[in-house]
Amino acid sequence: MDTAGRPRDAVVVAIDGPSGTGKSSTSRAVATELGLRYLDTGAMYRAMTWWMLANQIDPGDPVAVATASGKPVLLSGTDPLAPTISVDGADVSGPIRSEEVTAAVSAVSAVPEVRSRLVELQRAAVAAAASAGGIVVEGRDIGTTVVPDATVKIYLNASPEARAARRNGELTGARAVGVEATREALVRRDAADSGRKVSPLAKAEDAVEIDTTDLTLDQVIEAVVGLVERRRRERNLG
Ligand SMILES: Nc1ncnc2c1ncn2[C@@H]1O[C@H](COP(=O)(O)OP(=O)(O)O)[C@@H](O)[C@H]1O
Ligand SMILES: Nc1ccn([C@@H]2O[C@H](COP(=O)(O)OP(=O)(O)O)[C@@H](O)[C@H]2O)c(=O)n1
Repeated sequence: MDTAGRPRDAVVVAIDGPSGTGKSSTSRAVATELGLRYLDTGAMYRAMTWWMLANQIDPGDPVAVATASGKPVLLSGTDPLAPTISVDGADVSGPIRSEEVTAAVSAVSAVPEVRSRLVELQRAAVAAAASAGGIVVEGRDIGTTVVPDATVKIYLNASPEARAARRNGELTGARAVGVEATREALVRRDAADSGRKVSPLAKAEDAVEIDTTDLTLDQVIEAVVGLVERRRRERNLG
């Protein structure tokens, strides 16, 4: 056991950064390659936001959001090949990606009661994965708040233009709003996530920053896997 009570060979990889830097793609691939579990904490904040909207709770009313935040039952499946998220037993993996949820999620995730509830669930998932070798956890505050003693901490970054181009490439049909509108929405969400009082988006002091603007996804995955393997070797020697 280590000082956090996890088996000594368990690995926790924390991957933080703003939208469109490659957190989800990188985290899933790294977890698959290294045989680890995978947790998308952004999906949990989105699921909480989806539930608020579905229950006519105004995301802009922090008191109403705080009061209701204990009600929905959230469950995250941590298989990197098929991650799942459900609320009150219903699969919400599609609806949590809607424009309505994306526009409201920063307000909901700034409410301290929402964060304390979800951080507790996230730490439970980390603890449960420890006996299965460990986990890759992605979000905004993993290295700073959720798992400050993570084995490896990564902060992914990229230019707003590259991030907007990537995100815009994913939108089709009526959802395709154009790169400029996508960039503006991303920058607005970054500002809200970085500016909130409770565990804002931030690079942990001991995180390794990777700028993915000019890297392929494979190069980013290789860099992260390399860092985890190096850390494992150092730990075995230490
Ligand atoms: N290094 C990269 N180069 C080009 N496209 C990338 C890169 N990393 C991720 N992508 C693409 O950008 C989009 C957003 O990636 P994603 O992993 O969802 O980012 P995040 O989780 O940080 O929002 C996806 O379509 C993904 O395939
Ligand atoms: N650990 C986390 C993860 C997400 N979030 C919030 O959840 C939102 C959605 O996260 P996400 O990872 O799904 O966002 P994308 O970058 O994938 O669009 C973020 O904009 C944050 O407001 C957070 O506050 N803390």
